[in-house]
Amino acid sequence: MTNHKSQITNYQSPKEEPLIKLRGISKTFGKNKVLDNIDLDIYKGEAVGIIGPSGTGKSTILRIIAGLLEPDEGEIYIQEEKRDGLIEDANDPVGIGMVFQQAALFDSLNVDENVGFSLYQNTKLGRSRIQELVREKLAMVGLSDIGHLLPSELSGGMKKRVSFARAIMSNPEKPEDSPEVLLYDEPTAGLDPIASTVIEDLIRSLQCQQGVCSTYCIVTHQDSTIRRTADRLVFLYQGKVKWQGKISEVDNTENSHIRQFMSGSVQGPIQVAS
Ligand SMILES: Nc1ncnc2c1ncn2[C@@H]1O[C@H](COP(=O)(O)OP(=O)(O)OP(=O)(O)O)[C@@H](O)[C@H]1O
Repeated sequence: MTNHKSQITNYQSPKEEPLIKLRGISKTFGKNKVLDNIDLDIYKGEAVGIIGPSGTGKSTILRIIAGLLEPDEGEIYIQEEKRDGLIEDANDPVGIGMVFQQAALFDSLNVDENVGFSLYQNTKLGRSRIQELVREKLAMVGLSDIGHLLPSELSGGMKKRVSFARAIMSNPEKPEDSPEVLLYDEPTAGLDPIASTVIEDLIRSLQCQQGVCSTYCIVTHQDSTIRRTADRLVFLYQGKVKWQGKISEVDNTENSHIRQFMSGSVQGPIQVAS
C-alpha cells in the first residue's frame, strides 16, 4: 500500500476499498518539505492515530484530508472518488468534520450560536429548530443547559466538547453532508489526565453512536490518548510513514523509531531538536 512497505511492519490492509485514500501526497512550505510522497488508507469504521515528533506534518496531513489545504502533489480519493480542489469546491461523497487543536470557538457568540453556526449561516431553518438540534448535539457530548454561556465562561475540557458538538452538527435539509468521518487534532492537548479521559471516552462513544461518525483519525502526542482512542497507528517522521500497525503491536515492535518514540528516549534514530 505504500512504497515504504519494508519499514512498515506486517500491517495488512483490509480487502475492501479505503474510505479515504491518499496517494503520493507531498507538501512543501518554503524550503521545508513536510510531507514527502505519503500514501495513507483509512477504512470505514477505523480509528486511526497519526503520531510522530513535533513538526513532522501530522496536522498538515489532517488539513489535507479535511480539504482545508491542497497538497503540492498527489491524489485524494474519498470513497473512490477523486477530490479536486479544496473542500468548498469539492463534492465529497461523505462528510468530513474536523475538531481543531484550539477549540476555535467564536468568543463573541454563545455556545448555542457556536454549535449552530453553520445552520444559522447556511440554512433557512428557524431559530427554535436550530436550538433543538444544538441541544441534541450538546447532549451527545455530555453538556446541557450551557447554551447561553460564552466560551470565556467554559473550562478547556468543556470548550473541546462544544467544538465536538459543532463538528458533528448536521444539516437536516442535507443529510448526505452529515459528517461520517471526524478528524481530531490533539483533542486532549492541555487537559489534565481526568479531563483527557473524559474526552477519550467521548471520542469512543461518538464513534459508536449510530448516525454519527464511525470513522475517525486522531493526531495526538498523549500516551493515554494514543492507547485509548486508536485502533491503528501511523507513525510519521521526516515526511514519510515510517511505521504503521495495530495499537496492540506498539509495545512489541522491533521498529527503532517507534521504540524510541513511545519510550521518550533521546537515544535512537529520531533526531532530537536541541
Ligand atoms: N501554513 C504554513 N506555512 C508555513 N509553514 C507551515 C504551515 N503549516 C505548517 N507549517 C510547517 O510545517 C511543519 C509541520 O507542521 P505541522 O503542524 O503539520 O506539524 P505537526 O506534526 O502537527 O506538529 P506538532 O506535533 O508540533 O503539532 C512545521 O515545520 C510547520 O512550521
